[in-house]
Amino acid sequence: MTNTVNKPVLLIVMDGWGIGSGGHEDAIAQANTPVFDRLWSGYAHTRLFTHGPYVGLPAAKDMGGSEVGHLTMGAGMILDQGPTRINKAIADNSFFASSALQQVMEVVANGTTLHLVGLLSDGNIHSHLNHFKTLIEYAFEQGVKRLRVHALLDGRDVGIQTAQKYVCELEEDFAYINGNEGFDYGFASGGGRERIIMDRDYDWSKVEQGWNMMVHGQCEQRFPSMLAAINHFRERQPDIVDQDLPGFVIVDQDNQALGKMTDGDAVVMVNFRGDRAVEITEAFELDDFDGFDRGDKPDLTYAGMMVYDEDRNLPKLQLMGPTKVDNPFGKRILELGIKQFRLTETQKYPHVTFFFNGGYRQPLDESMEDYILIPSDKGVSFSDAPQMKAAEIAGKAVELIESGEYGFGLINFANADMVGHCGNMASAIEAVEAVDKAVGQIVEALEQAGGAALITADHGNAEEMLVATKTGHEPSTKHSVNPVPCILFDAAYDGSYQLRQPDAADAALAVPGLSHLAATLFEMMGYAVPDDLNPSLIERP
Ligand SMILES: O=C(O)[C@H](O)COP(=O)(O)O
Ligand SMILES: [Mn+2]
Ligand SMILES: [Mn+2]
Repeated sequence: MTNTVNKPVLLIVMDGWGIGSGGHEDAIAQANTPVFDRLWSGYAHTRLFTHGPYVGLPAAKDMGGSEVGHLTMGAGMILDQGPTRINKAIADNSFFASSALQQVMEVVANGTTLHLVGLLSDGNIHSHLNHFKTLIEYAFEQGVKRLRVHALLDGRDVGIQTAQKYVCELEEDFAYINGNEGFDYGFASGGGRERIIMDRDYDWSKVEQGWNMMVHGQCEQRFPSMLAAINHFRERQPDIVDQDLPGFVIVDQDNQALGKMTDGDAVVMVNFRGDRAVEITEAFELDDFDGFDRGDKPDLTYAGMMVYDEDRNLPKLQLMGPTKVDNPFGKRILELGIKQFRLTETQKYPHVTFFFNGGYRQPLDESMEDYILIPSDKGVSFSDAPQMKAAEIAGKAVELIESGEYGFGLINFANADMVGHCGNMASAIEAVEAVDKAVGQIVEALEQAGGAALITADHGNAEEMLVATKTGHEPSTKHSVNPVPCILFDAAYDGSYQLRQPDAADAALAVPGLSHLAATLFEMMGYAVPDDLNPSLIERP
């Protein structure tokens, strides 16, 4: 590997492609992957850790996700991620001192309602139940009399039918608080995260439905309680995954919605991750919003757990400051004069842009950075279209490689992850095979161009399509904590180097992980590795 500034070096992320047991739950082992098998056996490779301490998450067993994975790859070091920072701020009380939270508390001090909106689970990918509990307990201590929770139900970052567990935990808190004179806390609305609000493909109908439920109390599905709603839908469709539960509102005996939003109320979006929180935030915050007709929009104070769009500073009120990456990979290579591209389909667009950039969405220099987005299929379940846009992405990648213009490119293939989240084994196998084929085309073009690529994943998913339950197995729709493959494909590979292997005795910083990829890429491109990065994985005898 000599200086390859005019030879392309790529980072190819096969989202959700982990190394599993090889057993009956492993869609990757069951798929036919001739390209991957050839690369794994013919080139330097290792296994990377993508969860817990290896990516700056709070607990040893916290699964990785796309945000933390891409942020860590781009940072080239392990940084405290959003949930870690929030937990530390709660522990040292600085969380409660933020001017955003104080403004929210002032607004509701004289009797208006505090609404909490967010993903109700402990998946720790977009949100955490403890953050709901912390805000509820704090509101109670501060004497806030009326609080409503608008709960997005998960089943995608946690077990497929676990919503009732989280609902019951909050119901217990509400029962305790409501035992005090004058307090009125409870749920106001709910629905599966794939059906309402947490869209990331500008399918405004999903956001609109959630808006009408939460803000106006409008929805045909009306129930006296969360559990009544969940049980109703499960009776009709016993295998329905929580993420797909239709939206509903909670009503009183007169069929009146219990938690409409009215002038003077405050709303806190509890999710910390931005990609699926930004659309509803636009609806709450933008004066010139045109996604859908918001009806009579009440005068509300809106705050988010964190920043969801740094370029536009959305939302205006943020309970926590952003996770700062001072010198992300894309910016560093820009300063070296290396032209770069980012390429994926809509579902993973935030991943290759603002997650990898540690904040910014738009190119810093449009003449040196091309961010290419291929529209994802809309209105279909990805389990019915598991090939997604893999072929189109590969075609575009080949064109970009052949242009000879780029020194670096980041590509994300969504299939193994997005189809993995559907919990359907046959579809996941097809998804994996589509990625394998697409990677094969890119590798062929790199071979012609004399380029190189790190072929890896941000976390596992499709290699664990079933999980054990007390009585057997059930589909798994979430990420895994398995390691992921990392292959250094190099057209000029002569066997003279290897990639560092995981060693049980290593401390977290030394275990091969996503934080080592930036330095590895620098070495592949023939540049000195900046001192502040976690070291390259390339080992020469
Ligand atoms: O948002 C999602 O689809 C899942 O919660 C996490 O998946 P991702 O981290 O791979 O995007
Ligand atoms: Mn991912
Ligand atoms: Mn995922």
